[in-house]
Amino acid sequence: MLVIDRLTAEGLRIDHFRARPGEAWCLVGSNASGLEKLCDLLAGESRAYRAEALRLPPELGLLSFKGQQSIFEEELRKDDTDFLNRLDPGTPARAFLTDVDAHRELIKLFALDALLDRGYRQLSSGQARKLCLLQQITRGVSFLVLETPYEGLDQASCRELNRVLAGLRVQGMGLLLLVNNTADIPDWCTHVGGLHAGALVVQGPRAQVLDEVRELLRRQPPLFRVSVAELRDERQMDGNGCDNLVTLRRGFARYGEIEVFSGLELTINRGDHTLITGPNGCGKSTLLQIITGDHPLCYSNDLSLFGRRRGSGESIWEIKRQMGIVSADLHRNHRIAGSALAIVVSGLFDSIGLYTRPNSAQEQLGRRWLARLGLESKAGQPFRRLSYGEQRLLLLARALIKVPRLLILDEPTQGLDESNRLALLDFLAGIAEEELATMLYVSHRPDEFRDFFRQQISFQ
Ligand SMILES: Nc1ncnc2c1ncn2[C@@H]1O[C@H](COP(=O)(O)OP(=O)(O)OP(=O)(O)O)[C@@H](O)[C@H]1O
Repeated sequence: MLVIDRLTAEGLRIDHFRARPGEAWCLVGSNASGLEKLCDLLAGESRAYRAEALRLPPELGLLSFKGQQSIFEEELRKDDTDFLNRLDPGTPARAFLTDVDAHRELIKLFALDALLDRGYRQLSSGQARKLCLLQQITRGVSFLVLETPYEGLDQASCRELNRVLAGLRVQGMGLLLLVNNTADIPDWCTHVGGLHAGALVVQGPRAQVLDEVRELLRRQPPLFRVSVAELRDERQMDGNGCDNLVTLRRGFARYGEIEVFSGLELTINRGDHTLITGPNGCGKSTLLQIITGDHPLCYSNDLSLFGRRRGSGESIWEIKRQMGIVSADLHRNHRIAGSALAIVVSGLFDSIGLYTRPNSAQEQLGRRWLARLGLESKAGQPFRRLSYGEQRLLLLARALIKVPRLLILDEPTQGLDESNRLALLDFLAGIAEEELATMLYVSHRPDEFRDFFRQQISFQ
C-alpha cells in the first residue's frame, strides 16, 4: 500500500492519498501541476519535503523520464570507445532485464527479442523506453509507478502495454500511473485523481471522478502561447530563394550489416509539410539525422539540402542555420550547464549550450520567448533543474527562435500536457497557413496527424 498524509514540498501539497491493494490508480496533471514533483518524491530523488506519513510499498519499481536520462548518462560515463579501438556499444539490452528466459513472451510482445544483444545507446528512443518499462516489470516488484508510460511507444506497443498492465493488475500488482493527457487514462484503472497548481485536488473511484479530472485538465490554460503573427515580424532569413528544401534519392541507412531502410525517395519543396510515421525502430529518427547532418551516412547518401548537394563544400553551419530541430536525441544530449534563457538563445547559434555572448537584441528576443512560454520567471534557472515538460517547451523555443525555413520535429510533444500539445499543434497549423516554415514531423499519435500535412512517409 502507498500512503501519503499531509505532505508539503516546494510546488506540491497532498493532504491524504492511499493506493490500497486491489486498486489501480492513474493521477493526471498538467505540466505545472506538481505531477513530476510527485514522481521525484516517489523515486526518492527529492528529500526536500515534510510529511506526516510517506510510506512506499517495499518493492517499488518506477519508470520516469529522469530515470531514463540517468541510464543514458551512466552509459556515456562508461563509454570505453577511446580504449577499444571501435565504438563501444554499451551495456547490452539483456543486462537490464531479470530472468530473460522466463520473460521471453513479454519481450517478444514489445519487439525487443531480436535486440537483446544490442547496446542501450544503439536502441531507438521508443525501444529504449520499452526496455526501461520491461526492466521494471521483469524485476517482479509488487508495485509499479509509471510516468507517462505510453509516451514514445508505437501504437501496437501501446496496446500491448495496456494489455500487460491490465494483466498485472489482475495478478495483484499495485499500479500508479502519472499521465498528463486524459486520453492516456487506461480503462483498467479503478481510481483516478487530478493535480492542479501543486495540489491533489480531486481523487476517487474512476466512475465518480473521471469527468471532473478531465474537466480539470481541459480548463488548464497552456504555457505555450505563441502568436504566428509575431513570428512573421521576427523572421530573420529568406534563404537563398531555392524552393527545394530536401531531395533524397535512393536513401538508405544501415548499422554494420543491419539495414534500416533503403530505396527511399523524398522530395520536400517549400510548403510540403511532411508527416513521418512507423513503428519503433523503423528508422524515422535516423532519416531525420541524415537530413540534419547528425548522422555519418549524410555524406554517402544522395542528398541535396536547400538546393545544394550535400558534401559539395557547404558547411554544416550554413545548413543548420536554416533548420530548427527538436528531438528526444537533442533533448537527452542537453546535459550541459546553462540557464533556461541561454538554452533558448542558443537556437540563434545552433549550438548545444551558449558559447557566444548574445547581444542585447538577441537576449531580448530570448526573454520574449520565455514570456510566450510563461517561463519568464525561470530565465536564470538551470535548464537541467526544470521539469521535463518545461525543458521540452524551451527546446521548442530554441528551434523556433530564428523562424527557420525547415522545422524538424521528431515527436516534439513528448513530455507536454494536453493543453500544451494542442496549443503547439494549433500553432504549427498557423505556421503552415502563413507559410512561415516547412515542417518535417514524426509522431506515433493519430490525434497529431493534422490536415496541414501534405505528404506522409509511412515506414512499415
Ligand atoms: N548506433 C546504432 N547501432 C546499431 N543500431 C542502431 C544504432 N542506432 C540505431 N540503431 C537501430 O536502428 C533502427 C532505427 O532507429 P531509429 O532511432 O531511427 O528508429 P525510430 O523509427 O526513430 O524509432 P522510435 O519510434 O523508437 O523513435 C533501430 O532498430 C535501432 O535499434
